[in-house]
Amino acid sequence: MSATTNDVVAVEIAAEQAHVDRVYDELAKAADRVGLVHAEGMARGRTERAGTGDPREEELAGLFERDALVFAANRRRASLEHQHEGLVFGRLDLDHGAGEPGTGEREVRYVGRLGVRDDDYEPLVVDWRAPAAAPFYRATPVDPQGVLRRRVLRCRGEQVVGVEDDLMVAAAPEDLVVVGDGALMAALTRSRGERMRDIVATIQQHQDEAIRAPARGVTEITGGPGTGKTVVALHRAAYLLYSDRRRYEAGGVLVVGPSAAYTAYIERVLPSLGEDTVSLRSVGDVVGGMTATVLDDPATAALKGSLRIRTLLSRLTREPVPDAPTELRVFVAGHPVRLRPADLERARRQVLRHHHRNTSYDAAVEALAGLAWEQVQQGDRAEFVDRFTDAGDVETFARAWWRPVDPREMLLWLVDENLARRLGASVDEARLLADSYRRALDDGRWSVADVALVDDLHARLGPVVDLPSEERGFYEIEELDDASQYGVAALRVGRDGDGRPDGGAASGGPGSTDGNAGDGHARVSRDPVDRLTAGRLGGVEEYAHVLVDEAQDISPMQWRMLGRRGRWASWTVVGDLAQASWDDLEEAARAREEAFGSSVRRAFHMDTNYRNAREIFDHAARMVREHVPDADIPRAVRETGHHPAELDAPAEEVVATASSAVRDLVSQVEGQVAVIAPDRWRDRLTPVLDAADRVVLVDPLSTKGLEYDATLVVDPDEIVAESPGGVRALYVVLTRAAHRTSILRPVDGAGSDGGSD
Ligand SMILES: Nc1ncnc2c1ncn2[C@@H]1O[C@H](COP(=O)(O)OP(=O)(O)OP(=O)(O)O)[C@@H](O)[C@H]1O
Repeated sequence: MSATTNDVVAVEIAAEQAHVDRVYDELAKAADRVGLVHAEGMARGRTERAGTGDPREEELAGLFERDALVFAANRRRASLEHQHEGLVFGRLDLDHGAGEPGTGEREVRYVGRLGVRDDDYEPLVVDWRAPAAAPFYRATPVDPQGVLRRRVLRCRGEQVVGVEDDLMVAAAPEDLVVVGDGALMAALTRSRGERMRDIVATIQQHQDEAIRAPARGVTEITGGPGTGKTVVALHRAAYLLYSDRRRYEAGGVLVVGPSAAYTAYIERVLPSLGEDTVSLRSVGDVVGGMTATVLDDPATAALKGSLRIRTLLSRLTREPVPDAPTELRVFVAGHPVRLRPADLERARRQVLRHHHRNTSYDAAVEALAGLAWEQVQQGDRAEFVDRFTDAGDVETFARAWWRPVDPREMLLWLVDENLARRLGASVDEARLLADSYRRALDDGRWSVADVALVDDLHARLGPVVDLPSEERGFYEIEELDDASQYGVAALRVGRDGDGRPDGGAASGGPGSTDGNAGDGHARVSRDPVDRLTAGRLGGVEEYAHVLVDEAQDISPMQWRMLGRRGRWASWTVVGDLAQASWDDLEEAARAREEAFGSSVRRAFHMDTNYRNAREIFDHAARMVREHVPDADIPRAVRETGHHPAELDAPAEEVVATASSAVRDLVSQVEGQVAVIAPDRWRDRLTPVLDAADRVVLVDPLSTKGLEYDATLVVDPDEIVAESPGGVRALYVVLTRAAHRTSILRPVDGAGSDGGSD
């Protein structure tokens, strides 16, 4: 590429600025038009509301139209606002001739975050996702696709501050100046923000192929750390919404990532690409009504994540509610009926053979009636069954005996170790489950793995339907008042297995605010079960496209949960096995195949690391190669000359050494500095935060999918020891820094003696 003087660059920038100004002028006009539409829509609403009566029919039509206008206007306005910064980022100089490059008909085409046309409907900028923009990403010197020169415009606000060119033909026609050192390197060298940015200006050819791959079936994107898998997958979601808006907007797109920190990190990428209709969820937040962030210890997570737990869950759904009445004695049509525990058990099995538990109340009453008739066998069967099912005390009994059970409540039954044992869990498994639910009850928080278990139970139990409270006739009320004389046992439905009254549980601890309890009011509950079952559990929302990031960490049970949401969906699945924290990869692969069904597959492999300076990545790669010889190792493209700093410190000096290392890093980079430390050290390391506002202190697992300008990794051996993925978790941690990293090792048994709090 030819060298040019500053003057030449200034002339080129000025020329581009003139075009960019035109685009912003058009945009301002478009914003004014949107404002007018919005105002007009609102005005229509006011006319309709004039007067006192209800709107007439034609007015109702007007209101719908108003809503549609205001909706569309708001949307366009939001889109214009989001895309404002750096709206125009690319320019193509094309030659449509078949002969010598530069001799045919020439065209200049600008590429941007949205399409903008002038008053004559001529395109001033084409949307990056439009077919006309594809050569911007696809052209290469080997296959120029009519492109002579590809130019990336760097803008700050509305100002063009630089241009970077790539020439696609051997020699530039005379009138085409070529400047800059390459837009990609410029983008990779700059400081990282708190949020992931889009890469529309510098998408590489192999990335573009994955982004624009056909929508149907399963698109898998693999590659080592920092190879752009996440950012490519998100651009693909934006592309799909653009290319088939009706399908994906109506059906919805679900994006699932490992943690809330991850969703916060990527949430701006999609709106900045023009899309705000995507559900971003962490894997603990997929089921509506539950938000889980707590991670189980590795053994419990393995138990809860494996499909083997389904046998236990299936048996659990057949259990009677712990405080259900155990016997029914009642007079019906003058006949005494007594259903003993064994009879009730028979009825229960019979119903569950054909029905979901929570939707089978009527079937349960019918089964009781059948058993009662077996005892009576006098008169007309149908008449007896009617009298039986209508009897108030039978209803009272049945409502307690067959009450709908919230799957979250059912899961908590496993706090009873004996129950888990009876359902087939080993001694160790029963203890792990009981311990984990005791913890949940104590601190009012579900673990991430529990969400998939609740979803599984929900699918087995059916939705919790509130039974209608029918009005009763006088005679039934009398019967109900006197129910006890017929021996109807334990009508009160308690919430805990011990039969303690509601709200009286000893371990309730301090009350907690449970947010919306379903009636619009925040409630404070002292009952631990209530805290964990507050709010209505959402049903299964299905999506037209499901994008799963960090797929290597999705447990088999979580794949089933996602599969329920993507039964008709196309999928984009992103992952790297060398970063896995899930052990049984084969079982996960089977569950994943089941979730996808028989759709077509296509795979894209990314092998260039764009995140890490080569010195940082090579250090991480050496470490992982030793332990995971088949790891998929990419090539890092950027050198800085700064190797990772390796520091040792005795236990008592770890905090001081860390603080000074962080101060150094803060002085070396402009963006975020993360101190990544295992549990053992984290609490004591808070002084490192004093160095600057842009320093964060995080645990190893929460860094999945994230990146920082610089990192300080504390006690790598302990990270390996405490993490479910062992050395793979350390690999994740060591590949988070873009520009600088320091690694601090406690020495002399540090952390074990002085370590625990
Ligand atoms: N074409 C590109 N132009 C500019 N930056 C890019 C490009 N491709 C990737 N990057 C940058 O590289 C970094 C890593 O990307 P990303 O987080 O998507 O990688 P990943 O493969 O998902 O990583 P990991 O598996 O480690 O989580 C991001 O900062 C991203 O913006």
